[in-house]
Amino acid sequence: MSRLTPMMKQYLEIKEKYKDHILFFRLGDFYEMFFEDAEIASKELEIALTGRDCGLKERAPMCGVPYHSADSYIAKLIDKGYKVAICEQVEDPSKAKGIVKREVVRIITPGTIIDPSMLNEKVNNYIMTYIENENGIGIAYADITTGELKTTDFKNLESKKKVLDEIMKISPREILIREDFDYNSSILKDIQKNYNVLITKYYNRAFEYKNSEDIIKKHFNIFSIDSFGLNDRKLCVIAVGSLLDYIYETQKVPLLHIDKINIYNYDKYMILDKFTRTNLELLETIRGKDKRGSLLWVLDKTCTSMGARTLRKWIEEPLIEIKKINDRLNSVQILYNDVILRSELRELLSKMYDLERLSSKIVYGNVNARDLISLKTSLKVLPEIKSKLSEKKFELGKIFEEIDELKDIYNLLEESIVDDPPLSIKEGGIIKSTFNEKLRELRSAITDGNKWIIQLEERERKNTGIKSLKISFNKVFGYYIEVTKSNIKNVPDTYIRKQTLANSERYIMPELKEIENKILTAQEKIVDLEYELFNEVRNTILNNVNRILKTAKNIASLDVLLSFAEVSSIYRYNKPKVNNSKIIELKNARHPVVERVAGEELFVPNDTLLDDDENRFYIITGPNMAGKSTYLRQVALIVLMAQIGCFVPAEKAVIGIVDRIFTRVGASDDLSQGQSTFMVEMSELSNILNNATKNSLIILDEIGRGTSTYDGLSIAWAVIEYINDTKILGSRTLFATHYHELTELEDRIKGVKNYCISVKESGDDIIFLRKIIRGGADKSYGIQVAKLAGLPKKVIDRAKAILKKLETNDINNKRDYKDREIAAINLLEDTPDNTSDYINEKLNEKQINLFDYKSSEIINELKNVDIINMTPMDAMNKLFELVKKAKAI
Ligand SMILES: Nc1ncnc2c1ncn2[C@@H]1O[C@H](COP(=O)(O)OP(=O)(O)OP(=O)(O)O)[C@@H](O)[C@H]1O
Repeated sequence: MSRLTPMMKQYLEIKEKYKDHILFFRLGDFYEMFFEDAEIASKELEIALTGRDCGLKERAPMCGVPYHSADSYIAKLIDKGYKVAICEQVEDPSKAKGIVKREVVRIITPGTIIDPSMLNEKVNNYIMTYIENENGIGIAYADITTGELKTTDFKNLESKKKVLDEIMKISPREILIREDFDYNSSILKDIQKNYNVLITKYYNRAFEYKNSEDIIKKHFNIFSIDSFGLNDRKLCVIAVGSLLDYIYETQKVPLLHIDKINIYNYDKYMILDKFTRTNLELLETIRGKDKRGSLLWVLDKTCTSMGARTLRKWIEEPLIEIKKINDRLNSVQILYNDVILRSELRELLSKMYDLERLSSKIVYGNVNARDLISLKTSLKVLPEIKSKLSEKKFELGKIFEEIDELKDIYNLLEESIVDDPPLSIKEGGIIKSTFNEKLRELRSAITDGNKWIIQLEERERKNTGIKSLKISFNKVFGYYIEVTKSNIKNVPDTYIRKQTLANSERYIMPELKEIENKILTAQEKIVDLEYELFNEVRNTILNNVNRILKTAKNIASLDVLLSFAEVSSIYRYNKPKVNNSKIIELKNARHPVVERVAGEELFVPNDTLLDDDENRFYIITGPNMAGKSTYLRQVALIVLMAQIGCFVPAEKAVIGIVDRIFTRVGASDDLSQGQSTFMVEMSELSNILNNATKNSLIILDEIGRGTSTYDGLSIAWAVIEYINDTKILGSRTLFATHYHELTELEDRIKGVKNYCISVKESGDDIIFLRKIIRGGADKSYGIQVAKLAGLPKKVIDRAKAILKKLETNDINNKRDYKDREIAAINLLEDTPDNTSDYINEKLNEKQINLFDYKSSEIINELKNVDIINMTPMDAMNKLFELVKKAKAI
């Protein structure tokens, strides 16, 4: 019969409770995994699978990872969708009687991981709860590193699209739902389609109102949830309560840094849907998913990780409240004007470590002495930062008020921790002797002991006459006296021999052991005392962690404002005027990213004037590659930059704030989701038409391109009419298109204006001028662009020939009636259908020459047709009809 070792017995008991998790079982300096967990970990982490004798018949499969580098292994497993339970020794092994007590101290899931690689990327990691019932939808989400906790509710179930956008914006890594909630028929299914998120089913009771209310009251130590303004927001209460329940269940530490509930209204910020965030390449490029080439890349001159995280958030949440926007802009102005202040503040900020990361380490109890030194270094600069902000106004004034200098914490650290402490507390030497009298005494006991040893050595040399006698120390015997073989005859009887080496003998003596005992006891006591004192310091900081986090938040905002000022100064941005008008007026504006990539001197600036009257809707034509998309995005990005409080790349900018920016740009395939390119385009378009308001800015780049020309053209035409109807939308819109027919709309609809991006012909080639000018473009130059792209000459020549034929026959390319008429006749003649064959036959039979008729009969009738007020398709059909009629005579 096999007999389980006590350690394995303990392991199996714990594992029984954490069946769904990979159990990281702490053994000395390693986390070990056994059985199935070991097999999974070995495969997923590519580490060796070995075995351990545990008293079972066969060795238990086992693998291990070092304690100090466990974070990255855990992150890898989490990334692959596993949950990890961390089992630690909760008792000092040296004092344990029998087997060391172990417990699961933390459960790590995608939403609760403090993943160092994510922190390096400077993004937040959110865990969210989602609750849906007949009253609406409630969400709450938290970042357990920063302690941020936010909640909102959506009362009307109609607004599911908004909920979807909001959740996509937050992009939590894990969403908790009630066990019995069928999420397959909810918007969570759409979220899962869009990106990799873990949906965790959590027990139903956690989502009961009473349970949630109790947890909130207990956590925040309040009598009534009214203090957070939650009294009439049941969905928020449930969302927050269940979230806290889960975080407690998994983290198993007092979550002191989650110290407030931020209830927000999702419409406090400009709404940017998923497509728009992607299309405008706010945080990463569409193709490479790279930060380089995004707006974030241009604007990020932050000095701290906290600032970098906040900048991301600001970019994703432009403001819509004019006062707040101007508070930021005015603060940027101060920092922009005062170059010295800016560089001094940036210099100070660059000395700061990630206070949010350090705070979370303090909360989780895994802070080491070097972290505390980093904290001290960071706190040291606070008073100077604060003093530089005194008497400043706007956002800077608020930051000044809210920065806590944390002098008490700084002093505590300065008094307690040595400047260059070792990593591990076990090594000792972390706490300054001056911090604690007892510690000082113990340390001087050691110094005295060492002195005695030197004196003893001197005395023994004298007494024995052995000049080379020396006292040394090793871990096996402690202190010993060493005498070379040639001097052994002089060794006194009182020495006790311990070891014989090739050339010498080692001895001990009672007096030496007495001193040794004193030194070693003092050393042991010092380790214990230092540990105790370190915990005291840590706990004091823990009790003040919210002050640190509040200051961190303000430092982060300051960092972003400084970054805005810095960027504005280097790249020559100017302060926009933000107001309530419906005007967007830009003078010599540039695309913030393209000008960086293409080279500032090569970028051609352009103007814009949009209002809610004569200039509401731009129809922008121009050859491929002319710069239409760049222009469109440039306007949208500048509006967004202004509303996050940054200066803009334009000589002058007036921005009447917009509530949403919508974009429909190019063909973004979504084939993996079972939708065709055209279908995706149409769903994005319908989202825009259903959700835009008169205060929105709409950017449409070549809609209707993914289908047949006439269908596409007709859709585009109808969309323009719809958006321009002030009774329906009347949103400010920029519309780039290759359908030249749409330029006819300028004469028909008030508010529509034609623009084109100019080019110059040079022989067979074109030169891009990049300047936007009034009027429609006359040609597409697609073939010239294709030539530039290096298509074989044979293809280009053939394309030209085909184009010529098409142009002569394409009624839609003709500007006046006569041209259209001739085109229509040609088209008919070319049409290989039975009707035209038949008509031609008839004409031949009758020996009628069509060209005798075309100018007289048809033109007369055409004069009575109101072609201007017809769609191009109707016009063509009419002409067809007339020509057929003419031919039939
Ligand atoms: N104002 C400008 N100054 C300098 N270069 C520009 C400017 N606008 C655009 N460009 C350059 O021209 C390239 C093509 O621009 P863009 O993609 O906007 O053209 P487009 O008219 O939308 O083309 P298509 O119709 O083929 O989509 C850009 O990548 C950019 O490098």
